[in-house]
Amino acid sequence: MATLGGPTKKHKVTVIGSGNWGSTIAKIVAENTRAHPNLFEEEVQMWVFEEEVTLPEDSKYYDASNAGKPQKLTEVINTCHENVKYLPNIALPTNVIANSSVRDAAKDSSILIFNLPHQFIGRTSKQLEGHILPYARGISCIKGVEVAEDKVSLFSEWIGEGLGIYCGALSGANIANEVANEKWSETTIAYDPPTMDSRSPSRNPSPSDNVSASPNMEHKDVRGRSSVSLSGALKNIVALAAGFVEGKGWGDNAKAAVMRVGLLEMVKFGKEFFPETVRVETFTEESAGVADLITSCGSGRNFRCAKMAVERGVTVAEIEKTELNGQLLQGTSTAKDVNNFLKARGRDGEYQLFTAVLDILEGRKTVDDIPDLLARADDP
Ligand SMILES: NC(=O)c1ccc[n+]([C@@H]2O[C@H](COP(=O)([O-])OP(=O)(O)OC[C@H]3O[C@@H](n4cnc5c(N)ncnc54)[C@H](O)[C@@H]3O)[C@@H](O)[C@H]2O)c1
Ligand SMILES: O=P(O)(O)OC[C@H](O)CO
Repeated sequence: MATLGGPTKKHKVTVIGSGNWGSTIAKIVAENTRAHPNLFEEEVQMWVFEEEVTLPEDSKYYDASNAGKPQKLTEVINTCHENVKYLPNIALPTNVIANSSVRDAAKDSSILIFNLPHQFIGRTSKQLEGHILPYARGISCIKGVEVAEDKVSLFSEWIGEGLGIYCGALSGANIANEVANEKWSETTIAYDPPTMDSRSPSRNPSPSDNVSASPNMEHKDVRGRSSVSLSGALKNIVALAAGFVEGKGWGDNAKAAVMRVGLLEMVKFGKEFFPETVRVETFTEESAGVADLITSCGSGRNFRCAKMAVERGVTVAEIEKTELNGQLLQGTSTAKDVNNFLKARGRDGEYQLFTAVLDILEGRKTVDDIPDLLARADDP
């Protein structure tokens, strides 16, 4: 296989993560590497957090001789070419190779795609330190922010700094199952890397190579990583609020009101804490901003789980556990982290919707309090 050092140097791509979105992105990447053999090694490694799965009797992969025996998820993916747990009923190209060792999966890769729930990126990225090509490039598809006591960081920057590489960001109105089913969509990519190291494969793939986010996905490059990443993280808090009011049966006007205030708070947060780099147009004009807010408040998991929680009178955490089959919500921990950060600065009173969502999640307020709480929201 072509590797570094010769005239046939090609990019090796690794997807770090294999959930609903991670597997979808691996599918698209593998279609691209197959279509562009001059630029990429065909095989795409996909790091899988190993677990055991038991195929039900009605699964098309059910093997009577193996009845009821748990199997490793990596083995099932590599045999059936389907992530039966996190992206069922979608065929993965045979050049997606599931690998349970993150170091082995990322070895010699010049392009690393980070795509896992944000709560696990710290531990995973630590394992990669000192084990990746120094001139590798990253792209983060993670919707969340890293919050330390005194600072909010974007995962693209946080990963890049931790691993000593450039890392861009991809975010958009992208419900994974729709993208995996090749329905038309858009996305936003913030990727503006420095010139490649001379040891790296000869050049950067670019949109002019027809290397697409997906054949059915239009994408736009913007420079502002902060606005792309922030909107992807903060919209998850708003989607929970939209789910709460939908669960009450308050109708579309109520949901639109929550979305309006939510969008204002997203922009305000960006302007207040990322004044140097934030690009307001990304929130208001791009797929990563308002379009993602709309789709997430229409059918995202945060929205659906919050709605179900209100309808059934249980907590969002309970619904996440019983209804998502291992998929994870990003909005609940983002609501907590963002509110802790705001509180530490005495700014929580200025972000009524973000605060209301956490107060409802933690039982200090109820959904019925939302109209009153938002009545106090002053438009920035
Ligand atoms: N699913 C979507 O529609 C969608 C769309 C766009 C962006 N995103 C974003 O993509 C990112 C990844 O989400 P997803 O939907 O692929 O994940 P997911 O919620 O479908 O799956 C959970 C993943 O976490 C892994 N996991 C569980 N425990 C782990 C551990 N201890 N360490 C490491 N991994 C562990 C599981 O193996 C699984 O791959 C998130 O930031 C999400 O917001 C999701
Ligand atoms: O299902 P959610 O709520 O994690 O949202 C999915 C995507 O982010 C929508 O673009």
